[in-house]
Amino acid sequence: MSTKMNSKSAFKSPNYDDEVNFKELALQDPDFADIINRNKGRFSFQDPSHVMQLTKSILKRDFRLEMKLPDDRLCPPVPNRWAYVRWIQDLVDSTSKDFGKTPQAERDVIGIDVGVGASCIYPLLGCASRLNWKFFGTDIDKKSYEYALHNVTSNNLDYRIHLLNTSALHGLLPLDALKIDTADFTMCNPPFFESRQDMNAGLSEKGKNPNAVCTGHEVEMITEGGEVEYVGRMITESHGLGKRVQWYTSLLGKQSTLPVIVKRLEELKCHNWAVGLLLPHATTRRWVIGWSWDDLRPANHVARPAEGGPAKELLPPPTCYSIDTSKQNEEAISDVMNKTLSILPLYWSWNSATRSGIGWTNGDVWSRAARRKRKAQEMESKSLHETKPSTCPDDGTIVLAFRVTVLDGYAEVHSLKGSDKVLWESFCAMLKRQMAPTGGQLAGKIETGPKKRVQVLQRQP
Ligand SMILES: C[S@@+](CC[C@H](N)C(=O)[O-])C[C@H]1O[C@@H](n2cnc3c(N)ncnc32)[C@H](O)[C@@H]1O
Repeated sequence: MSTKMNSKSAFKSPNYDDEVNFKELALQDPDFADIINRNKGRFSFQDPSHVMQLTKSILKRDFRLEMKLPDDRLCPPVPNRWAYVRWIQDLVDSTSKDFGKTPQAERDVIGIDVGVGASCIYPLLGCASRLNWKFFGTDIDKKSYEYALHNVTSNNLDYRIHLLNTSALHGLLPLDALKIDTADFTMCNPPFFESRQDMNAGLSEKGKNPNAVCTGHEVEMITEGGEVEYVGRMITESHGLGKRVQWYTSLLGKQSTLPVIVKRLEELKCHNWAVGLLLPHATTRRWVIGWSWDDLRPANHVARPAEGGPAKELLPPPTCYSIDTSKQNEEAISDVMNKTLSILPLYWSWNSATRSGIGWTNGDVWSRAARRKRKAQEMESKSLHETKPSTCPDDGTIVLAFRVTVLDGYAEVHSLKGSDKVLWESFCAMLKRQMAPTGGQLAGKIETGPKKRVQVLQRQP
């Protein structure tokens, strides 16, 4: 079977929560079996040729990708790189401009990978898993750039991945040099360390776990000021580019970098950011951060790690609230929800089959003050409710967009757009009063666990 990309074949997302089963992989891939057999049936994480074959065999089996790598550049571990791509997919999927109307697999998405490396791993994984994704990639290192070009061509992806052998003069986000106006996201695995000494300390710390062998060259591992400065520069450049890119993201090698980056974003008044923890059960923990100068809000589980997350003050406000409706039946709740939102002068579209709806508004239209004002104006005919545009206007007039879903025992309210925290909380509180009319106050409480990655509105005694 050819391992080249076949545009028609269905892609099944691999799950690397459990460790890779070497026996199974050896049965599936003769090259992997060969390398293990030559070492008395044992795999060695300390042997670069074993680690390289592992990467190649997983890429071939799970993504139908081929890869050629030099001995003196990073050999990317697939589970970690795939976890970052999956996080980006969730980030981009949950913040589409049409609120998910176009099926994600059909959406045209453009990504930029800063520092593709010899492997070009992120663009390859992105294109292998999403047929309508395209990538631009840069690298400052000529050798990595040339290997990356080879890997793109050998997988027949030249028409979807464009590479630039960049220079420091171009900055880290060279949209103009790449000749692109806009992109959906940028991603980056930056050089983590600021000096050789810092790198040796970092690698000897990492050497305590079995995934230790590192074939990275200094250009891949070291940068002036380390990743803090590198990502800091990216934030400064992104501030200038603004909404030309919807999401700017980066992997972080050190947890200590996260507070510095979040502080920098807050200083620049960035209200929309997301923090992810890749492979939370892996021995080497890696963080990802994404920020946007736009106000499309990501799903809660993408923006706030469900388990093992950092201190709460480093996380963005929750984008999902759950209202306990366990005392009432689903049909009655759906009815109240739909009626409540239908009579307000906001855009509202309800799907009774899925018991969910989408709405948006250009301001507070539910508070007592808003109702009084409206009455005085005798329900102006130009209200959004009456015009009912079918797509959310992108002219800055919409200050809150939301999705509501009625489920078994609870209703979920998702913020889809908007940066006004007070307005969002007031909207959730209004819904809560309607769904659970016996009263009570808003008291946010984060609950973890699969179904509870949401902020719960609890009634105060
Ligand atoms: C840690 S490696 C990541 C490689 C690959 N993306 C991966 O995850 O395996 C960092 C890469 O960034 C590249 N790089 C360093 N400075 C850069 C710059 N200013 N612009 C573009 N690439 C740069 C390095 O040459 C290196 O290939």
